[in-house]
Amino acid sequence: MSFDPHNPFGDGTANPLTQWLTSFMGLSSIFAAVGMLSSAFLGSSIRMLILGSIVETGRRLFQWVTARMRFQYSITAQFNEGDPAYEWIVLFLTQENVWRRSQEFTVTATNSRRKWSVKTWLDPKVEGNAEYVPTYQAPQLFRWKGHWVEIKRSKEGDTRMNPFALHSTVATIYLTIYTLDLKLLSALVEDARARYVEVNRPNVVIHLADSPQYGPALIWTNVKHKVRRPLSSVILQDGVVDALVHDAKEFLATEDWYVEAGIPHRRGYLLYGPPGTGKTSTIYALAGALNLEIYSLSLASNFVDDSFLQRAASSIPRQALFLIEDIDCAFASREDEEEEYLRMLGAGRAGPPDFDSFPSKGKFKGAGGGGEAVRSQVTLSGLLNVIDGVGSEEGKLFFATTNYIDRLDLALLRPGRIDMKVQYELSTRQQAHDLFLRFFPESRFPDFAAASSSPSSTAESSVGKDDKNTESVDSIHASDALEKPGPSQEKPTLFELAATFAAAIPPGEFSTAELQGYLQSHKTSPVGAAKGAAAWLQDIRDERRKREERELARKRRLQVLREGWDAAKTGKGKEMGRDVTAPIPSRIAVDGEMQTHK
Ligand SMILES: Nc1ncnc2c1ncn2[C@@H]1O[C@H](COP(=O)(O)OP(=O)(O)OP(=O)(O)O)[C@@H](O)[C@H]1O
Repeated sequence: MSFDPHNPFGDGTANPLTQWLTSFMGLSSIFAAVGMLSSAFLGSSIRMLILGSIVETGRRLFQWVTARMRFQYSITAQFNEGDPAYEWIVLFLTQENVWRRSQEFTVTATNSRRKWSVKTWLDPKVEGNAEYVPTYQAPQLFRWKGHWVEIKRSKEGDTRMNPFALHSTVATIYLTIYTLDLKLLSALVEDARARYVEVNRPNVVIHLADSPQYGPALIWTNVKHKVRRPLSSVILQDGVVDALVHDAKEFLATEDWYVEAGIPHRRGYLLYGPPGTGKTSTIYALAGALNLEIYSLSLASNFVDDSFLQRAASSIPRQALFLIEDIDCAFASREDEEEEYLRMLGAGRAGPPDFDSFPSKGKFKGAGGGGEAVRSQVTLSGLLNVIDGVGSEEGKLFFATTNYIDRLDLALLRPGRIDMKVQYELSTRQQAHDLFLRFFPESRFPDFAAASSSPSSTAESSVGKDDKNTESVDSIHASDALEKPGPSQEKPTLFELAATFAAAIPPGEFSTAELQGYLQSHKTSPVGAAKGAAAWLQDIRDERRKREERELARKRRLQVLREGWDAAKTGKGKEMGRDVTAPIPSRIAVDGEMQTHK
């Protein structure tokens, strides 16, 4: 008989003790197994832990060593957006194709000439309509002249400079060269600058301060590239452009003389005259000829105040051209002051005026509706400080333009601030003639065979020179040129057509821009342009007469308003200081229309 230890009673049923023992022994074996397992797991965990610690320590050690190495064997430079050097380095990196492995892009359709977008289209001859600008956040490594260079770009909210402008951003490029030789950094920067100059050789670079940015590096962020315009394309009276170029060149070449004489190396030019006569065009062409970049701002912008102007001027690099357009905005005329105050009255935003105590400048800026005289927040002393300060850095040409020289304070016009004044006038016949020939060159219109004489000699012979009021066109009359063919040709020559056109344009009545606008509308037909000039002239005169009538009516209404308030001031008026005997306009609209209430 065998003894079954699990069934000592032999009845085939396990007693509770046995069951308990059995289950206890089962559990304990499970525990034992688990224990064995867990001790194995613990052991391997500890091993893993130790291994991990060693790896982590090694990693940190490696980082520490590389950081020390990097610190000791590398040079890092920072380039901030808004600084000219930032543009150089951007172009350099694009040419080096550093960002080719980028995987994140900002796609933009703005016509930025900043060529650091990546070519994503297959056909290299096809220019895409959008720019694919990598976000550039990941560091990129590349070789330059046998050295490793690392580049990283950040773009963060620039709360350092302006805690209130949450959306203001400034991009920074960090460039690290793995070398001990500091000269390599300057060599790289010079390389970048030389490439920038080369790429922009056909262009004039214009930096605009046209948004209310904060911080010195953020002012000139809008950069435009205009195709360089030859000086000869600006048609002025003889000698004007040459005199300007000569003066500016001499100034730039004589820095030593200025230093020795203790005179600030600066030169100020004022170009003044009616709109559309070529002031800005002259400056752009001049900057191109002298290889200078333009830094241009308008005092009319509502965010330009003394402090902005100061920061803008002081962040212009040396050897640059600083341009202030419409400088008269800082000098409001008394007429404008009165007019604007009257607008405020019309809108019910002011009490009775005291015309005798008008402030000297733009106190009422922005108070009226749209269309009020543009007035600057810049003060005269702020402006003079900046112009004087321009001389504290070498080689700056300062240019200002205005349509109203009489509004400018004499303090601004004194030599030392404005050294050369150039007057622009409405087009002479000679200018009209030359403009015509520029629009219709022989190369584009070979059918109109040219006369053998040179353009200038022909122009001079057919149109009286310099005497804009007595110019005669004896040699050719409009109908002559158009109806009688030339001696040996079927068609009139371009010079004959130019003379016909010039003969139809009364001197001193149209700006060159107006003539250009007219010629553009006939750009494929020199005969049409010459023929249609007289009719166009009549249309423009009619239009101007109507405009003058509207302006006169507007001035009359303002005069009535003023007289009403004057009467109220001297005690004739009744309640609320208003002279109720005269109708007082409640609102004067921009176009001169007004509603009155009685
Ligand atoms: N003398 C000129 N020669 C050639 N083009 C001219 C001349 N004057 C004006 N233009 C043309 O007219 C347009 C406006 O010219 P520009 O801006 O230089 O005039 P402006 O005198 O500066 O005017 P504003 O006083 O309104 O600023 C340009 O397209 C320019 O090419």
